[in-house]
Amino acid sequence: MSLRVEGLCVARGEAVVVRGVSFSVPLGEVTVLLGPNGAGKTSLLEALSGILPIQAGRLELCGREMSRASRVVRARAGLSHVQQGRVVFPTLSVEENLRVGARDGLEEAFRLFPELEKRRHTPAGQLSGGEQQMVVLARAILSRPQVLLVDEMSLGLAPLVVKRLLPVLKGLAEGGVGVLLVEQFARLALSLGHQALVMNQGRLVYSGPASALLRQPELLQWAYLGRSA
Ligand SMILES: Nc1ncnc2c1ncn2[C@@H]1O[C@H](COP(=O)(O)OP(=O)(O)OP(=O)(O)O)[C@@H](O)[C@H]1O
Repeated sequence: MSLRVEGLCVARGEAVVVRGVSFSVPLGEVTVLLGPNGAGKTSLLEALSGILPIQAGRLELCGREMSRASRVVRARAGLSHVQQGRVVFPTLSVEENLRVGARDGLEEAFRLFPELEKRRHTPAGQLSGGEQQMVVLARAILSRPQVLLVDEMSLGLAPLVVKRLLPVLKGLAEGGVGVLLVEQFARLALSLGHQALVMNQGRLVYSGPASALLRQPELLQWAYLGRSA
């Protein structure tokens, strides 16, 4: 069971920004997606969750064709997307934020993030960036996804906070969720990922074990800087 993508093409206006990409995200694993700025990672994730239309190619979620399905249908089928930007409802408390879209599971959220329990009545707008990201992640987890797409959740966060948050995604995968993770802390992400994908200029240029990419620093450098290894 997995999310499967075949020959996916995505455009922004006139420009084709994802060009014939094929891969799968198995349930129970973390798949790390790397690539330099503008490689098309965010556009790909947005096309998977239905924010951007799929121009060509096929998307399947656990055997179900989803290429033309609306965002809501994909979400109901178990596709959840943590977008860049840590969107919380700033005037609502932590608890109220978590209850948006999830009737139960508060205790589970607080078990994953005890930091939030202490602040359950605090308006989310008063939390630190790391705590806000915990709220966003917990909300996504409480939606009980089969596949979770996570786009650069560490933007603007201290490395220590990122080290606290990323293992939660690994734990989620161990519980059976497929995680597709776009992350600028590449080494940290690769160290807990199973499979790695590298995009460059809209194309998939590497697909293989995360551990192999960790052992090939030239390839990792290329992934980030767009330089030939
Ligand atoms: N809102 C937008 N409108 C038009 N073009 C966009 C928009 N967002 C991104 N692009 C362009 O689409 C291409 C792919 O960008 P995308 O953000 O998907 O890449 P990325 O790999 O996620 O990069 P980054 O790491 O900088 O977020 C780039 O050429 C970018 O300039």
